[in-house]
Amino acid sequence: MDEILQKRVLMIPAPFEGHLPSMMNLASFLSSKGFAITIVRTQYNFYDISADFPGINFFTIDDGLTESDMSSLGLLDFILELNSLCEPLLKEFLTHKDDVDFIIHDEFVYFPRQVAQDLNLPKMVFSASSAATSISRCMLMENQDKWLLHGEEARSKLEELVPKFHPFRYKDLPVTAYGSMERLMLLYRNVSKRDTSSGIIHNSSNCLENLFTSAAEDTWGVPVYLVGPLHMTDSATTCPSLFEEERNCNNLNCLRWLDKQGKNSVIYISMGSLAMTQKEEFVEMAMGLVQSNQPFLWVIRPGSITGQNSLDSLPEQFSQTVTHGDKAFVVSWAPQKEVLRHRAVGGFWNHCGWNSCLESISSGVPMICRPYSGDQRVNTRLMTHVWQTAFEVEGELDRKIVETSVRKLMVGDESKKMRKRATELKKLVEDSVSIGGSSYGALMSLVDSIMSS
Ligand SMILES: O=c1ccn([C@@H]2O[C@H](COP(=O)(O)OP(=O)(O)O[C@H]3O[C@H](CO)[C@@H](O)[C@H](O)[C@H]3O)[C@@H](O)[C@H]2O)c(=O)[nH]1
Repeated sequence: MDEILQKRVLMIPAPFEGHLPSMMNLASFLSSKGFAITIVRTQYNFYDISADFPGINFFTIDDGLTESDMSSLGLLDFILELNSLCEPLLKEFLTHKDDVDFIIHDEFVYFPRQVAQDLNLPKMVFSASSAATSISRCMLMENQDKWLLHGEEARSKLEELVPKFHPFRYKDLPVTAYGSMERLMLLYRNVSKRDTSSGIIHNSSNCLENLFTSAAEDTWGVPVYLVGPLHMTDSATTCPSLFEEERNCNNLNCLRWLDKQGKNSVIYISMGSLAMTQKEEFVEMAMGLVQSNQPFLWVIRPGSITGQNSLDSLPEQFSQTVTHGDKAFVVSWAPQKEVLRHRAVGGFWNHCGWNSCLESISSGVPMICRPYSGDQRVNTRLMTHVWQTAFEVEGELDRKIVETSVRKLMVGDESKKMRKRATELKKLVEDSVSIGGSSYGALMSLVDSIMSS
């Protein structure tokens, strides 16, 4: 048997929509290089994806957590609980399995860290997010006192730039909408312990954030591999959605609707798999989109509007536009990567989840950023002030702001400039995943590093 086939890598993704697909893309790549891959999944959010990944083994940890635990605990405490429950279960599994050579785990499922250490197994951390985000968590931990201030003092402090972390302001650091600062700090302390890993892998590219790559290497003193965007690698396989509802709603008709629209004319609106929208903002958004007179494709995820379960209470003018016009299409979940690649899509309104940012960049589509929680603030600053392919809409939304923002993104001089930069960035990212590019090189170095561990 070829020596490379003997290297067995255990990979542990976080059970969330924004995390599993990128790790599965990495798994497909490593599998294509001859590594024997076993994916350890949690029972929580489990859906059998094995048919889409022939040649990869799967094992499920029976964590016993359910959707109602997630609702009652909230996302932060849920992640902390998941890690506590899974650590002994993984240890038990690995005690009976003596053929693992290497572990790669998502940064938010840090439970394998201690297990690997106890069993003397080398390990690496996988981040489905940017290197800048990793550093921003450390900055937030060092500066959490800024969030104890009140009123005007707090407002002006948070506007200041963070020293040695250009171009981020304190308010761009990744605070959360899902729990208290105290619990967030506990989670970030766990997520940020990385110096015992033999490397950190980011689904990002050096052409996007080379400055932050070296800063991350300095912070943790281990190699940092920017291997993305992983969905663009040759071996990437589309990973089915984790949610049944979303799998069933995968509305291909929206692509047919897009076929009928003019080039770069449609604004696509989606807020990822977790972000919530207040009902009042939702109504203003709906009316602003109608008033912008720009064709739009809007993902309204079931359960994503606080205090509302159906679209019935939306103003009549909106329902008329969606039901009878050619101007609008509403879906519960869209084939986002295909949508963004469609020639009709000229702009993207998004919460700045990292996958959505990478997908917009790799499609050359400029964005409006409306961050909701965590790293989305960091990503927004990168999009607006580093790559300059987007602008942010801050503060309370009303229909006029929505209307003018949509028009700013889709038509006019500013729009042309952003689209030009987005097209240039797309080319850089494409080059980075091609043979000879930085992400391609990082993947090859990663292979060498696992081989020699
Ligand atoms: O209708 C839709 C909407 C979304 N998506 C996909 O769902 C993923 C969403 O990921 P992302 O844009 O990163 O958003 P979240 O689901 O919010 O992701 C979580 O995980 C990310 C990676 O760590 C973080 O950057 C986010 O802040 C965090 O909320 C993307 O691949 C989209 O293509 C679809 O396929 N169809």
